[in-house]
Amino acid sequence: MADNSKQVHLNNEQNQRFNLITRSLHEVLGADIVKQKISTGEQLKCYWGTAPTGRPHVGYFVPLVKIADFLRAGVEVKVLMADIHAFLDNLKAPFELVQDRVKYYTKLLRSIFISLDVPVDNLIFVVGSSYQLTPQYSMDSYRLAAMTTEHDAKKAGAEVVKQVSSPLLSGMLYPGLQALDEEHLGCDFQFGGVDQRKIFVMAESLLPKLGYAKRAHLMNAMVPGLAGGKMSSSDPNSKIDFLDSAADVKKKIKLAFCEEGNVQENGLLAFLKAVVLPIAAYKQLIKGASPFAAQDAANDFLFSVTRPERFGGSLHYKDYDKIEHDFSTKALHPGDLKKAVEDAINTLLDPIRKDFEADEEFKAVEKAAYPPPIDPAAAAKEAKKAKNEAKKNKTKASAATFQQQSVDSVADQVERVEIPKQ
Ligand SMILES: N[C@@H](Cc1ccc(O)cc1)C(=O)O
Repeated sequence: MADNSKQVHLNNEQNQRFNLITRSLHEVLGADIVKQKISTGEQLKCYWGTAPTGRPHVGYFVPLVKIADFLRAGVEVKVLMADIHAFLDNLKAPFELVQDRVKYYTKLLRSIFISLDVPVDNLIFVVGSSYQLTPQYSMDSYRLAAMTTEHDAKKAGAEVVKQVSSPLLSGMLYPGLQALDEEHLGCDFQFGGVDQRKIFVMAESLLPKLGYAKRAHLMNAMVPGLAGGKMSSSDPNSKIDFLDSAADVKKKIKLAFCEEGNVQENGLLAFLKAVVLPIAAYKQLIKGASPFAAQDAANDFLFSVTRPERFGGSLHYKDYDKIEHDFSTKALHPGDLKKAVEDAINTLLDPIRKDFEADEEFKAVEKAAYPPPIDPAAAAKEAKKAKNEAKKNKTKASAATFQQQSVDSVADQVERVEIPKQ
């Protein structure tokens, strides 16, 4: 994309920092803003926001691995828990429930960062409502409302805000308020998925109109679901939850579309490329070995597919391209790929599951954030059981009361219960 700002020259070391910050991204808008900050040696600051609505799935690994790069490059990273945004997005959840989800997201994200060996002490967690209710923020939101047309607001939110037949005003405020967050969180760039692009573009034109600096925007690609094609929130089998058991993972991987030789529509390959290999490279860098490669090969390779000798023996990989190549030439069979990805996902999830199991607060927070859905049939069964239980207890209690009385009178009671009415 054309950038009109003047060229900034960086020395070697500064260039390396810039490359680490921007590598493996889908798109960068306003690269010169980042370069400028690097060249002056000032502290570079960014933020990544998430609206705590549905349960996070393993696709969240993508932005989190990138955040590891930012931290290594010495960028200050804020993680925004956008609670008010979660509420504004068609009331995906009532505000009280969103508060429980903020707690769950915070616990979970910390646990994931720790599992990735990303130093959590260098991250700043911010809850949106902690600053979005101040007079200054409120006045800014009125100012932006006075300079944003309905058309532009709808367009900006089209890929992020849930699209409904009677759009609410709240959903139209959402993109502008996300733009405002850049100013109020004091960042140099905002990081997010490429699905945020329209909001980012709006922010670039809106902030200068409000008298604030235009920020840069760094975007990661979206990962498709395991089912292949677009990630579908309505299909739970296309998504793996961070707390899914090994059996759940097995089931979902088994169901994943993975056609021999087809590398175009393959959620497993996409996941390897966007999540497993970057994490493998990061771990190899800081720990000296990849957790996804066979033990005797982990220092040199990032990923292994274990196969018996009679099927050609194990395969070891240093990069994604070779995996894709082997799959396309059918040297790597879907069954073997599935097993290797299943193992990799379990390796990724194990420390998080353990953390969850060992932490009572984490469990309570999860339950409050995602109470089990009320199934009318199950609820009726439950109520009937409770009623019977109460009846039994009542009979027991009555029996206890009557125990001083004659055996006859107790027998009477039982008889009355047992004889059906004509
Ligand atoms: N729009 C982001 C959440 C978000 C909200 C506010 C922000 O300032 C930043 C990000 C999402 O889709 O999850």
